[in-house]
Amino acid sequence: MRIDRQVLSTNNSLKLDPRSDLIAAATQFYKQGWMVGTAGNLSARLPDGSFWITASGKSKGELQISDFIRVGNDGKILERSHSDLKPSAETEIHQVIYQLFLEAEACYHVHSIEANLVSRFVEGDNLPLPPLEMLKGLGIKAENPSCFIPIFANHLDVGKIATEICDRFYIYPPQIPALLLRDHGVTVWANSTETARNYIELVEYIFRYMVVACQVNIQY
Ligand SMILES: CSC[C@@H](O)[C@@H](O)C(=O)COP(=O)(O)O
Ligand SMILES: [Zn+2]
Repeated sequence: MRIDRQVLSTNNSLKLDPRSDLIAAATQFYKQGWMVGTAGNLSARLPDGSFWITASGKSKGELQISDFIRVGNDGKILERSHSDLKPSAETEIHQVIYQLFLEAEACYHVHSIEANLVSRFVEGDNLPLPPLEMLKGLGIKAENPSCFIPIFANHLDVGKIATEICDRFYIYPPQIPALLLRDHGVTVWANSTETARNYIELVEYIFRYMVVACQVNIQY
């Protein structure tokens, strides 16, 4: 019997290969203007702890199955379609997220204008979020919640960003599965590719609200 991987990938319990989910998410994010050009990177973890991640420098609006690299949890390349392909320049961030959050099965990073604007709303390293109903979708169940998204500096040395994420989250776990890189973009993680896609949409909605609230002078 021929097994159709594309069909299987629509069912979480039977999923063999998450790359088609990653391509679908990138296509959607590209259309929203959140993965313009080569911006952003997406990954999904496999049961053996390795993860498929977008190869560096690929146009995110037209990814192919061959545009992914399988990386071990130690960062070593395990599988790629061509020796010229390099893993995303931000692979170490995905790696540290998978090491810190054992339930994480997918990690998505996109660049939106709104994420960059709100990352400048505060000078400190925690950005207060408005108490929107949308926060429930990110796991915040309180009424009128006081919720923050952590902000990290955008170093040229991605390893330094990853170390700072590791050091800070080890002591202060974030309230929501998301972080902002100042003037760069947002990263979320979740227990499935579908949930990670929802989380990107929810955080981007919240950032959009914050930008518009600022324009119309609404306090929250
Ligand atoms: C448009 S350049 C953006 C890159 O510097 C980086 O931030 C990014 O998100 C994509 O890098 P990549 O190496 O393709 O995964
Ligand atoms: Zn980036």
